[in-house]
Amino acid sequence: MSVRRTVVTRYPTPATRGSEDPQANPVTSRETMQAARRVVVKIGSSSLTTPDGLDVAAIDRLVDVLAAERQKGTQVVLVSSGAIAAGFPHLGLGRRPKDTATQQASAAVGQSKLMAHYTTSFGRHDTEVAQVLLTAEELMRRTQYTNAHRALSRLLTLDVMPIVNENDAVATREIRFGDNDRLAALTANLCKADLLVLLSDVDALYTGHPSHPDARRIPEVTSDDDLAGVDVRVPGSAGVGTGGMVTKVDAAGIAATTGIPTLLTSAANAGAAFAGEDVGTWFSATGRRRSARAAWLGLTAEVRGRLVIDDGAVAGAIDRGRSLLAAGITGCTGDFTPGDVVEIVDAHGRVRARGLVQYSSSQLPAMLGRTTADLRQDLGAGYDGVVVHADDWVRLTPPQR
Ligand SMILES: Nc1ncnc2c1ncn2[C@@H]1O[C@H](COP(=O)(O)OP(=O)(O)O)[C@@H](O)[C@H]1O
Ligand SMILES: N[C@@H](CCC(=O)OP(=O)(O)O)C(=O)O
Repeated sequence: MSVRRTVVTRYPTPATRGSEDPQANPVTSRETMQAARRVVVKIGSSSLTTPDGLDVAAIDRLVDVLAAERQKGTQVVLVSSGAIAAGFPHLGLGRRPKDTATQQASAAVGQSKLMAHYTTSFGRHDTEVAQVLLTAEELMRRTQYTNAHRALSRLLTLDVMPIVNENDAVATREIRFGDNDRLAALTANLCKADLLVLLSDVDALYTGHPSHPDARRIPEVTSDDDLAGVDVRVPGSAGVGTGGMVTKVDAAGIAATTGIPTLLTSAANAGAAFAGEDVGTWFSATGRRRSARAAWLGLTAEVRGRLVIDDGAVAGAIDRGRSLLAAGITGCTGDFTPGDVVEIVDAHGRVRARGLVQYSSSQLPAMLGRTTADLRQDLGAGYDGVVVHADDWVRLTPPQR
């Protein structure tokens, strides 16, 4: 089976942050790479560890590359995996644990070893590091999302090197990133990065598993068509990463639709990539850049319910960026209160938007399909008919099932 992943891009790469129309200012991918002023770099477990624990030489090489970028004035946020892989050998375990409790214990041991070495290694470049541990659950809440955004921004202005990982010791099985690729894409949004760099043990995305003799490097992904027939199913052989290529392609898709290009390559190629050489796979940005609020709404917020809308509401509200009125809503499910995030679904079951609802799940059913004039009789003359205000929803492109 081949896969078509979620990267949807029809355009060349937008030049820099703030480019509204991706076609307005096309530049080559390598120029974008060098022009980026704020970069999120993610490195996977397989590139940081050996079966015995931390690979300190590999970490030092990465740190040297990132320090050189910082020296040029680029702000860098590192998303580093490796806590579990660095920890389990010290617990006398021969392989990566599968149960949650032992993973948590391994991560708790490994995370401190990881940070200890990053501190030493960046210290060679007189650079302060900061540990930022995030959970998916926290990023789903507006307040915590804003706090994380503020903390990362402040660290960057203080010239500190933030090193982000999932808070594996407390993350619950049900709600977690698991792999760090998605966390990296969300972090890129969180700190408004110009570029996401995913470093792995493989130098690029290939048409099939790299060990396959027919597999060819894919230098650039500019549209969904470039991913047709690409096989990403086989996991890495190191046995310590969790996501494999599937989560990297998905993460690049998240970044692309929120206006952030991604370069995927190996840790060994990191220096060459930053030097603008033609290495790895470049995923062009597609969608427009979003505010942190819109990114939160569209990507991470906890969804508490669903509103089903008719074709008229799709044309009148979603397509034209207007408020969603009760008259266009045909159904609702979930348990929500005013201010919660709901999905806005069309008659074909496609999620078209996410927004903040103004009524609770107990109030809304009685309002469905009713005109504003009709509802004013029940709710008073001040009632404006708005269920989701135009400023409070974000379109999902492409629509999701
Ligand atoms: N189409 C593909 N192109 C490149 N690598 C692939 C592909 N399909 C599967 N892989 C595997 O994905 C691995 C990278 O994923 P993973 O081990 O999770 O890395 P990391 O620990 O860096 O996140 C590669 O080592 C490779 O074996
Ligand atoms: N947060 C986890 C990351 C898990 C993991 O293996 O991620 P990755 O190597 O990026 O596929 C850790 O630090 O061990």
